[in-house]
Amino acid sequence: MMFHQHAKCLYFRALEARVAVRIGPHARNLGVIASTTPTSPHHHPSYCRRIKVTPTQQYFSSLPMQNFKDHENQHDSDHGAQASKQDRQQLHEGGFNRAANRKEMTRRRILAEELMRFFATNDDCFNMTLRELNINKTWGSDTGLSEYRSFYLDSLSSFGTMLAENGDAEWSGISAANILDQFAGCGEFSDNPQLYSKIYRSMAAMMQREVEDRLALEKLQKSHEQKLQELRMELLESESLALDLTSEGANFNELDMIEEELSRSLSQRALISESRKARKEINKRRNTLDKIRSDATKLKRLISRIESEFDEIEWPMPKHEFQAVTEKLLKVAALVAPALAEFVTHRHEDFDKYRKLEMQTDLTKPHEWYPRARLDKRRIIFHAGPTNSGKTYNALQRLKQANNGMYLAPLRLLAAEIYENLNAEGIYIDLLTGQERRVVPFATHRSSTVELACLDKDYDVVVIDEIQMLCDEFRGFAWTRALLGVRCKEVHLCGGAEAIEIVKKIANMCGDDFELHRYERFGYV
Ligand SMILES: Nc1ncnc2c1ncn2[C@@H]1O[C@H](COP(=O)(O)OP(=O)(O)OP(=O)(O)O)[C@@H](O)[C@H]1O
Repeated sequence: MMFHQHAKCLYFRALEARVAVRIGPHARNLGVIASTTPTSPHHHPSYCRRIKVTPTQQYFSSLPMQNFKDHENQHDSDHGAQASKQDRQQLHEGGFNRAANRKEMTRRRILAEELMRFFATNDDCFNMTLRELNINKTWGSDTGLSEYRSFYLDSLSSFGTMLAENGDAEWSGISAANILDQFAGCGEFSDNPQLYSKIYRSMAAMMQREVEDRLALEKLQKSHEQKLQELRMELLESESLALDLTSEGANFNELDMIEEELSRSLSQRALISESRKARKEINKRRNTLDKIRSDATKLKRLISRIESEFDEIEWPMPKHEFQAVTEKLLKVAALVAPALAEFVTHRHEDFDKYRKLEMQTDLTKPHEWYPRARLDKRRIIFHAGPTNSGKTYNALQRLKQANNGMYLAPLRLLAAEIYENLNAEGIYIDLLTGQERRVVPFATHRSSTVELACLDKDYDVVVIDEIQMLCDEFRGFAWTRALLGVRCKEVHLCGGAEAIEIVKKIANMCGDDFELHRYERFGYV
């Protein structure tokens, strides 16, 4: 029995020790603040099982040890009590400030979102941003902007978030928060931005539709007027009878009388048939006139119906308010556009690549293809005239006098001929064609086919023969390239007079001077 009791005692002690060992490190987490001496009767397993963690205990146990101690110490002293009150006050104020900040952030986010919606739907905003990106094109009238537009639209949402979250950031000299405030002041946006914005946008859409409808109406009016005019002309151009249209009734009476008279007195069949013809013609004209009149009344009715429809429209907001708000919004947009343009380029890595590609593949500005040739103002001398009139002869005289120069021929045989002639005259000239290349040591000149024109060297005089070939379907590019790209102070062009205008235009675009020398064909002796 004694042994049994002793064993039981040992068992309990062992259990207590195990519980204490297990609880020890986690005592604070479990809310066990009391001492955990293994010998304490409170650490009996059945007692431990009964331990329940209250919320207060949970709170304290979750505090870091140091804070917890500080907290206790503060409670111990009067000073501590005072500090705790201040803390609570600060905590309260902090919470209030946080709530106010949250409210302000929400307001800014909504305003920024609505401002970006305006950017997404208003073409002027897009055009403004394009101008900031140095793209001088307009959405609606220029083509090739859809890629830019997708970059732009894709950036709006993130840009709006940035605008809302970086209130202190400076955009075009004023803060983002200030811009949003200005946006709120454009109309009734500050009260309920989402609702007012919705009304404004529906008004914008309706106004847009009205503009389109009015344009369609104008088009309709014009087409009808044209149709009426055509009918009138048809009527006037009818040559069978020279009757006055305004008094066709009187003519009818006259004809009746003539017909009666004729049938009574003369009975001449020929004359009767003449008068019948006349009557037929008059009927035809009367029908045409009726058609014109009915068309005119139909058109008037249609126009008045459409006009009345315009008057009956119920606008979501007064037109003058819409216009005033739009003006203000565009002013705010002008403040945002530079930052947005910068954001678009940063957000889309491909933006610059696309812009470069677009510029390089833009074939609408040929004068920009050869920037080196644009550095100097060239003198373009056009020798225009029929074949065998001495155009090339005169141009070559100038080439021979030059310190260095290039002759561009339409055919390799012609290039070879100039090569031989000039070398024979003591002017050292190379030959370069698709078939052969003859290099003369210390040559100052070069004779080649036009496709092999050299554009990376400066010349004093260049002669381009048969310039009218620039309109050729297959080889024209070679003349265009040579004309635009040769780096030379004096360019002589020989060719037919039909190319004068196009060459003059190209010279103007390139900023070159243009001179025209006309030639007549040599007469037979
Ligand atoms: N002032 C001149 N003195 C001597 N020969 C000349 C003179 N003008 C032209 N010729 C000769 O007349 C011929 C035709 O002249 P050129 O080749 O210059 O005419 P073109 O108008 O250029 O003809 P194409 O349009 O066929 O090239 C050439 O053989 C050229 O040497």
